[in-house]
Amino acid sequence: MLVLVLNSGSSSIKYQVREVADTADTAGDVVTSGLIERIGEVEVPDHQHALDTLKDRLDDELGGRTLDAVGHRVVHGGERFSGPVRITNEITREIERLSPLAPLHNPAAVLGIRAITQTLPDLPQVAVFDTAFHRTLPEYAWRYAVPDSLYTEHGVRRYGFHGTSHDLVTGAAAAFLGIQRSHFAAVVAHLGNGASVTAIRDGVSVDTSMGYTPLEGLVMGTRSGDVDPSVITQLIVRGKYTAEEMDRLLNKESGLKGLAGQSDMRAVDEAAADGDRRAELALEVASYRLAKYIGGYHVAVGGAQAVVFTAGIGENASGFRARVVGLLGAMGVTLDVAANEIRSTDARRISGADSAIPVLVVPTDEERAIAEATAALVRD
Ligand SMILES: Nc1ncnc2c1ncn2[C@@H]1O[C@H](COP(=O)(O)OP(=O)(O)O)[C@@H](O)[C@H]1O
Ligand SMILES: CC(=O)OP(=O)(O)O
Ligand SMILES: [Mg+2]
Repeated sequence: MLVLVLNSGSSSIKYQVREVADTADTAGDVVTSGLIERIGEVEVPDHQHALDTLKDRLDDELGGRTLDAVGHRVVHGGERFSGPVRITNEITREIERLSPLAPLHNPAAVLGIRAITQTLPDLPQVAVFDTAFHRTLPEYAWRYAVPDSLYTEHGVRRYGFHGTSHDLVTGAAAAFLGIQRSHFAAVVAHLGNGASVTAIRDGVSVDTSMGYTPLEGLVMGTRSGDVDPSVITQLIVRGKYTAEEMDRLLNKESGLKGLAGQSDMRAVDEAAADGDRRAELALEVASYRLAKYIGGYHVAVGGAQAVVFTAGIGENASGFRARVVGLLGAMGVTLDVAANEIRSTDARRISGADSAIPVLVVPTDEERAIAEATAALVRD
């Protein structure tokens, strides 16, 4: 079955066309894939423009083959969705209604869905939600300690994101270690432009660092992660910023970018190696924050059987991994310095032989997971 996967972000659309095999164990061929970046800048002024470009590219790259289905990555699914769903107009409106809770992601997904509906109205479309995997969080982990009405009237609670990736990587890590997934406890760190860490017990998510929106938790490329909410209210009350400016500041101007002036880990890494103090501090803040979460989640899962790194930074930034693992000494974790430097696209162990808990690098593949979920739903 030929499936187009769309991963719509605030400033980019990643796409992949995959031939999904009928048996689950084979990856299936990637027919074509690509990235349309810098949406909002001169050459690609808006998402509509990006989608037109995508259509032209696909017409070229598919060479006359026709698609059987489209799978969309939808970041926010609220409380309603605990798995992938076939998209209808009503589902699209629900995704749109959740846009304020994922302002960088959901509006772009809705545009993508509508663009496909317009050009190929009969093509089955499926939404795969980042939030779905975290529907197993116990209430004490998803509640904020605020008045009940904020939850009952406004849906204020912790939802969690990157679930498709955390789910896939959890399964792969358990398989790598030869542990039955339903008995697997782990801490999984998905470190990309957005970053989150998830506590896994009995193979399911029991806590995660992102909350009501994908802003909470770790230090990210341009997002602050955890801050005292008073920072926001104080600066607004004192008239220094409007609410909109504050939102932008914390989502787009903070994180590595705020501390080091650059959002890309490669650039920050290089600057730190060249002696740039701000870049060094950014790496210290980010690794320290992550190490604290890993320690906390080790407790949350009753003793993790693995610490797992994934996504762009987790899979590639060996220096950053070394900083984090270096802070986990109290957990009895050690690093195999040479293994940590090996470049590979396979799952691998980077902890020392004497480490109390194995530390793994496990590549993620959100597009594959979305394609397979889409095919499974459309086949039924
Ligand atoms: N070789 C590398 N060394 C260090 N960081 C890397 C490397 N390759 C990618 N990254 C970092 O990975 C991040 C992007 O991760 P990715 O998972 O692709 O993000 P997203 O899917 O959220 O856009 C960037 O910060 C980038 O600098
Ligand atoms: C939810 C989220 O933060 O996604 P991304 O990392 O793709 O921005
Ligand atoms: Mg990502």
